[in-house]
Amino acid sequence: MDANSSTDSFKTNNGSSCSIGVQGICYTVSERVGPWWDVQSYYKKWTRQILKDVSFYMECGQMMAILGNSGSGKTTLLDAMSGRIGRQGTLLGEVYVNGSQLKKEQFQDCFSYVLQHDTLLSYLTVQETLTYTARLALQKNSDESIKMKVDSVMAELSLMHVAHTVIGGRILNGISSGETRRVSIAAQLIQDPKIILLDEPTTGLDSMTANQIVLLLSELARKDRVVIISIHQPRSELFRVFDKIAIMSCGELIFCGEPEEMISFFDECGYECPEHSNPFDFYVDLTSVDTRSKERELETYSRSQSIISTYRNSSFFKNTLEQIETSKRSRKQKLIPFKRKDAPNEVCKVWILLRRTVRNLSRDKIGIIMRLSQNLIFALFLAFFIIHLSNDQLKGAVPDRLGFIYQCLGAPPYTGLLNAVALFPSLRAISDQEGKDGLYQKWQMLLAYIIHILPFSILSVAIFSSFIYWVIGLYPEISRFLFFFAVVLVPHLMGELLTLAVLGVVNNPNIVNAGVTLLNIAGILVGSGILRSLQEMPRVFQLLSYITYQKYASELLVVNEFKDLTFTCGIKNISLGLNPQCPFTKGNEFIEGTFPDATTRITFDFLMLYAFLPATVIVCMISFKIRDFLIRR
Ligand SMILES: Nc1ncnc2c1ncn2[C@@H]1O[C@H](COP(=O)(O)OP(=O)(O)OP(=O)(O)O)[C@@H](O)[C@H]1O
Repeated sequence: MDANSSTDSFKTNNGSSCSIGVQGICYTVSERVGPWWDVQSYYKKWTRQILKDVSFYMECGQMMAILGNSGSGKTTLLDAMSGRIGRQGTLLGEVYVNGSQLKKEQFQDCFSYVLQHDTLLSYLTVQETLTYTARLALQKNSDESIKMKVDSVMAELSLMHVAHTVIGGRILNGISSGETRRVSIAAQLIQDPKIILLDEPTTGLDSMTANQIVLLLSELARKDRVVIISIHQPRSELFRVFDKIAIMSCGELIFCGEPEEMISFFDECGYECPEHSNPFDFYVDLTSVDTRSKERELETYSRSQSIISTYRNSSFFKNTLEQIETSKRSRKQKLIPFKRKDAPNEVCKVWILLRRTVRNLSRDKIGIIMRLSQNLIFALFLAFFIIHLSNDQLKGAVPDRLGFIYQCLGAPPYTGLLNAVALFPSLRAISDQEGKDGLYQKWQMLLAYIIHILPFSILSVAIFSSFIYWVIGLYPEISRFLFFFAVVLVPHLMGELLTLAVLGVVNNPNIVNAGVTLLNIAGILVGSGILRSLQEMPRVFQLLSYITYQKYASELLVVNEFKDLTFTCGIKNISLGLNPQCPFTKGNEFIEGTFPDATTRITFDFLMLYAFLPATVIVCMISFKIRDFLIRR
């Protein structure tokens, strides 16, 4: 089957340019009987059928509403037919587009899916949001044609008046929730889909805005598209807006047909909708299973089963199956209408994502202040505490310096961690969504984020180093200051990169926070050689220290500060041997005693320290590849 954008020349059974047939969709999951603390039942499993033999047929120009009470399987049906269902269950059945059965890898190219919750970047304007999406999807088009496309989609969704307003979020005022929904729909329309699925697009909106959204969707459907929405409690005025209505209960399709057919079908079943009642509410209530008591459950379940069997024997159901068969027979004359595919190459995508990330986060004033000032605030604490380093061993020349180096290994990774935990999860949610849309792969978003943190991290550590180095009086030499800055930069970046790596596989930021903090503490204990000398540690810890970046950073900072340093011993400077509190006259003696041969390993240590950065970036990439796998599971 070939992708073709000129499908308009082909018409389906009823003359429309595309059709979708869903046939016999069943989805079964296997669940544990009890919770993990009830060991006996936890190891037993039972099989639960979430979707049972769902079939329907639609053509371009039509909009279908899927109704049903909570838990009836509406979202699962949309997930199943758009190829987004996890692999933990068994999915059976086929989806045909223009009579051709879709292969697994074709689903994301064929359907656009608007999720129940909007995942958009808060600091971008509506126009920017859509322009970046257009660039990711249609880069091969000129800037002018992308602008025209964005403008036409904004006009189609009545978004022109908010084109230059930011999306906003919990802490930033932006467009209204109805407009946000429309931006999510517009982001999908940019890709020119023929079939659009929307999971509860009206949830959380007031009833007037909800109606407007549904009317807008019906207009979109009229422009030669198939629109399928799941919806809770539509108003009765919308009765004639939907071309088809599907009612679900316990994973089964109770009815699927035109609104008037629905009335006559239920009339024939003996359930006439009372006058002045909303037919949607009435039929959904009628077909729902009431689990409040065993008796009610049995009664309502047997009622819904009897309606289902009437539907399955009805002409509506037979017509559906016939329409699917007819479309299959004529499949050779029609091609699958894939979404427009003029996507840029992989490097270009990273570049676009980088620009989008920078633009979004550079408008986050609090975020920027936080990123640049965290290390400085830490430096203020240190300066307040240490005031000025002395060379007098009786005044703590050695332990103060060691304590300071220990802090330089501990705090910068933590500030890096805080940045990643605060800023990345929202980008991760967007990359999960846009990755499923086929716009790019998750690692590309990750790489863009990593590139964008570099200037912030460099600036933040430069501010920290410039302040603390000279204020507390470390070795007064410019080259050593620059070396100090270059070494401290790595722990800060490592904190952020390790956090990103863990965020790939762990969703909960609190767990990531705790986990990476503990990992860093363990790294300092094992690798720094400050709390306990490396030579005195058990062999296993000595070996482990080689895989900690703290080992190399610690040695480098110690050499940088202690090499060629001359110590004094009290006011009279009593020499070595006369006062046991002054064991060293030179810093080199301390280095040789605590980090033997460290002065000869400077280049090696430096290269090893910096090698941790690309190595951790690779780990991050692997982690996001694993995320891809876990999400598809
Ligand atoms: N992967 C899964 N494993 C176990 N149960 C699942 C899985 N996916 C869905 N379910 C269950 O299937 C049922 C249907 O879920 P679904 O989200 O499709 O319902 P819904 O009709 O969209 O509900 P709502 O209107 O509240 O969003 C629910 O009981 C849900 O818990």
